[in-house]
Amino acid sequence: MKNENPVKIAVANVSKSFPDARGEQLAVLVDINLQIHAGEFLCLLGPSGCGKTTLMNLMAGFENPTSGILTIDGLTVDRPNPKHITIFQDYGLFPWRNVLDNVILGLEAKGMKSKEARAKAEEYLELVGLSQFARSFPRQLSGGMKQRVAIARALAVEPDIIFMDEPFAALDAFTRYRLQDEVLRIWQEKKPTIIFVTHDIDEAVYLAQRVVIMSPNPGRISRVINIKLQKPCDRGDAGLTAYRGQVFREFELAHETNSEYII
Ligand SMILES: Nc1ncnc2c1ncn2[C@@H]1O[C@H](COP(=O)(O)OP(=O)(O)OP(=O)(O)O)[C@@H](O)[C@H]1O
Repeated sequence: MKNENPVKIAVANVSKSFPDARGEQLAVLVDINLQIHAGEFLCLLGPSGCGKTTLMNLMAGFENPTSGILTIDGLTVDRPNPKHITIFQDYGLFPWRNVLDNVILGLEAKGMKSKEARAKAEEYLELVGLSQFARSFPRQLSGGMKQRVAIARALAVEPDIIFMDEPFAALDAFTRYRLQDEVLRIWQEKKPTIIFVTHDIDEAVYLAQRVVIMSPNPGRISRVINIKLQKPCDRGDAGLTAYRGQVFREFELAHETNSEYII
């Protein structure tokens, strides 16, 4: 299925090297080409060290490529842009500010008047189901709740792109499932472009419309898989299981027996 939306992020012939411990250049990403459409939910999936975070950091403007070019809306990315938001695994909340004030912070930084910022922050806390905890402090919340505050804070500024770097990796499975559903629901409601880094195959196929599979040494894209399923779908959906098998096979983790996968 062809995506009719305009290209939002274009990565063209991008390579990235870092100096290693001996000062020699280590190729971390080689010849990456990728186009991401407006409103798309895309996962970067691969084993540790394959360069997922580096690729996301290049798109977000936290790093510059060694060669090649990245553009967003046709403009070269050379620094972070406040219109795009990054959500990290460690939540990034300010412990001395309560939940509401943490969400307000991003809005005030954008120059929004405090009354308006407060109303907007309340709206987004409601969206992630945390209205009752507006006056709580981060230390009083579970990991999942903290990540929901971080999501509310990110969404409240209504970014057109959200970069998420393994945002649920530190959470227990039940909380992770719930937040995956919440992110899908919010994505469908607000339609930002989402770039989601994960090394969890189930998470990637459940969330993404396209899964970009990366392999290491040096980091490159080994395959892009279109997930042609309604989102969200049942976690036991046969189509989802088939895609999961396809991705596992891509990583050569699956053992085929009578055309079924044992994982
Ligand atoms: N600033 C840096 N300086 C030197 N090397 C770096 C730097 N950033 C990343 N690297 C190296 O680049 C490689 C890819 O790292 P990156 O964090 O992008 O991988 P990843 O796929 O996101 O891994 P993980 O899933 O473990 O987070 C690693 O070998 C890492 O050591």
